[in-house]
Amino acid sequence: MAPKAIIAPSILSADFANLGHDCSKTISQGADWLHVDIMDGHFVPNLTWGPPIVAKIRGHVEKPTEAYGKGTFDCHMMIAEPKKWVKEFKKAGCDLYCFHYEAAFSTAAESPEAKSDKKTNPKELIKYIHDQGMLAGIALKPATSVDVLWEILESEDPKERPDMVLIMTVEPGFGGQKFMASELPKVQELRKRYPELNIEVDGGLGPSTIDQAADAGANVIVAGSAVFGAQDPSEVIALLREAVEKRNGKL
Ligand SMILES: O=C(CO)[C@@H](O)[C@H](O)COP(=O)(O)O
Repeated sequence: MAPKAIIAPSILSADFANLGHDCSKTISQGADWLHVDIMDGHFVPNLTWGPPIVAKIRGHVEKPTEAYGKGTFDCHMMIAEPKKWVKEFKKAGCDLYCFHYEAAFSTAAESPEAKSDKKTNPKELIKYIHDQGMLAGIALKPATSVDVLWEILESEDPKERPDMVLIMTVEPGFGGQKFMASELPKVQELRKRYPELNIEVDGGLGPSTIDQAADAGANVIVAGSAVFGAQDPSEVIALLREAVEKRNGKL
């Protein structure tokens, strides 16, 4: 069965002075999840926020009552040391911890319990995230081949398999960039092999690009400027959802 459409506005385009209000508003306008962009100024050349702000936003958005449910905080960790922050973000109210494949092999200092092994294996990190009670996602930058994922998705231990794959359709770091259609073959290949996998796309998504992404097989749609910059965000959210549902044959 094709996975359901999930619309996750990126709060990078929200009004930072009214973050709590903007986050609860976008959920009431029809969004399923909130895409929370965490940037450390090192893995990407931009800085956003850490656990205290995520915890504050959580106070404005009800926790989902089931896995993948409405109000899920989909934390996109654009950080060099993803393992180090797992517990902190769980405490702050994160539901889905999506780290970058490229960072999982970082040799930077890790959390105390991981100090002995210099490199974090993505499969171990996924298991660690699951053990902390969150869903786990793995993200790929445009330069990374989708082929690195097969071994991870085929892991014998289900706890080592991701709940979602994020294919970046821009270079991570900033909102408002041009959609890279060149990334869609990765989505097509993933969808062909894994009909039920949650496949997220992020960057440059909006009314003019959604059909291509939905046709390729993406079902989790991140959109920042297209949603928060719209005159009627609920209309854009509905349009994004409709494109995915059409592809799923539900319309
Ligand atoms: O992760 C990122 C950028 O690194 C994204 O989540 C962007 O924030 C999406 O913004 P738009 O391209 O939709 O404006």
